[in-house]
Amino acid sequence: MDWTELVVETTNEAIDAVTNILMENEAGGVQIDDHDLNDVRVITYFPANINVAEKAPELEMQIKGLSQFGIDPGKATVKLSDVNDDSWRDVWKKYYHPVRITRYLTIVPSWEDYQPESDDEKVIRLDPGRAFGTGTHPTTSLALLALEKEIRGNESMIDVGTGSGVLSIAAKYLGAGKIDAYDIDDEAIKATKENVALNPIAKDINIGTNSLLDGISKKVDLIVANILAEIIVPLIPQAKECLNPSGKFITSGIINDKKDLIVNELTDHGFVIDEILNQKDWYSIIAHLPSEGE
Ligand SMILES: C[S@@+](CC[C@H](N)C(=O)[O-])C[C@H]1O[C@@H](n2cnc3c(N)ncnc32)[C@H](O)[C@@H]1O
Repeated sequence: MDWTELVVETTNEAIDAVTNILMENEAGGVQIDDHDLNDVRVITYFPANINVAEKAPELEMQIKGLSQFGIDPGKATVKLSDVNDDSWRDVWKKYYHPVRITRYLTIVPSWEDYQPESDDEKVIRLDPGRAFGTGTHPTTSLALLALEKEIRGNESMIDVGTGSGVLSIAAKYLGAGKIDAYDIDDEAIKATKENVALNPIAKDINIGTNSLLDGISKKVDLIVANILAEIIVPLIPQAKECLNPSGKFITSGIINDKKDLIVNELTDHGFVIDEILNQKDWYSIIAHLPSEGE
């Protein structure tokens, strides 16, 4: 399969905002090549069936428009080139290396050798393929940190928008019980299945195509969703229906100017905010449904 590589030349301060624009335009994951503060390249890949050439001028305009929000986008050029599957993988391998995300969790690309530094370190083997979720994006690492804080052992969990499956697999390493992992995108389902096979501890995760929690009636102890804020809004009332009393709802993927919106939506639906985690321009919110009498 052929791919279109899209490279944005920008600045260090614009990395998160540019990533956000690309994600809103169906990019999967991004790689960052930052030799210099003002000479940064944000790289992503689109499958050949997406007409990126048509999108590119609009993307360039949005990136140039970041200056209106006080963010210097630098050159803000968008360049496209065609790559085949093998060179996609080679480029990807150049940028993606083992990374210790939290105290206990390290993510290691499936093709790299890695020895954990201590017995406590849980090593997640991952080949994200075209799905989002290398673990290195702030939205994923915040969600991983939140899972590490909340999982005590045996919790049932639903992962909404599983991407590469990274959050569900990490949750199994942290001791979670039964997990359902859903995504709307077939590439994500394929990647999650492959990544579960790389991490036998996660073999009982139930993986399925689903939009948000549409049609799901079971109740669980924990729901995690790393999705854009606009998509979290309709998920909130659904999460309320699918959580056990005292159940926890972890949301991530919230860019700074959407944080208040999500906090307000959560509290309007009866959630209590436990903690707000922040990395760069991104937020993750841990909330719970109060039990009777709380
Ligand atoms: C930002 S990625 C997160 C991936 C991974 N969970 C992580 O934390 O790295 C968001 C994922 O949500 C999926 N998604 C977007 N809209 C969705 C929807 N309505 N229902 C289910 N999944 C959705 C996308 O396909 C993508 O895989």
